[in-house]
Amino acid sequence: MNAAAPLLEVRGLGAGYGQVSVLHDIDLTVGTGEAVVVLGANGAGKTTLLRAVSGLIGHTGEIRVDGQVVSNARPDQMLDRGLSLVPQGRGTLTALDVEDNLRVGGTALANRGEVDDEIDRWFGVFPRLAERRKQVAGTLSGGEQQMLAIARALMSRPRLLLCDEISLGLAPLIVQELFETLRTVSVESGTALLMVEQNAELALDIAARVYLLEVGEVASSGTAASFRENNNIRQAYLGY
Ligand SMILES: Nc1ncnc2c1ncn2[C@@H]1O[C@H](COP(=O)(O)OP(=O)(O)OP(=O)(O)O)[C@@H](O)[C@H]1O
Repeated sequence: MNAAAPLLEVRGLGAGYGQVSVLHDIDLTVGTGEAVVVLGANGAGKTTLLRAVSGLIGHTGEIRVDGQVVSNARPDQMLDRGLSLVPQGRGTLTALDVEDNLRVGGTALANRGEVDDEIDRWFGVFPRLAERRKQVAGTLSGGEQQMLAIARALMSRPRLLLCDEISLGLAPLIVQELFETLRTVSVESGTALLMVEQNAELALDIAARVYLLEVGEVASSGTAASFRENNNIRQAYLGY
């Protein structure tokens, strides 16, 4: 591990689907424990970026973790490096109960005792899940399923949690609760966040830095504060 290197460093990344090229020459970094958000219109390539970084699709260019090149690694290899994805659409195992979903998330942990401790930890953070530990995930509310997807991704004790539009389709109060929980988890356990979000207002509250994607390219990047002060960005993404 190179202590001076960022946790995640993406250089000149390109990705797409078959003949369709979606991302072009993306440069992006996430420091240890840092919260970074990627904003962009529908179809800008935000999900594709998280898929490429987490190893779900191939890419050109370079991805480094702790300074080491891990380009085109598999998802399990990225997980071993400490990167864990909360996919868009919640991504719970709908036929399994809450507890078993968490168990699956903890398969990389050393033994059952550790898994049980970790489950207790996340039940403490998400009491609503604890109350429903034997409920089948498919019958949870949308907000509860999103909590479960986040808790499941956190079971592997990631150093970087990649979150794909966790606010999608959820009531504002639930979204606020989820963001506050994520902020607390990130600060208390030093987990870095790379979040793709449509809800720019909440995302800018939690993030230190922002990347703006437009048609598959980084159109601008900077601190969350500088984005709030930029009139064009404020009007386009915050609506005022
Ligand atoms: N499996 C796929 N096969 C072909 N094209 C795809 C596939 N998935 C996404 N795309 C295309 O890639 C482009 C970027 O999609 P992506 O989902 O990354 O955008 P996004 O910024 O996350 O959008 P949204 O905010 O609407 O979720 C879109 O034009 C989309 O149609």
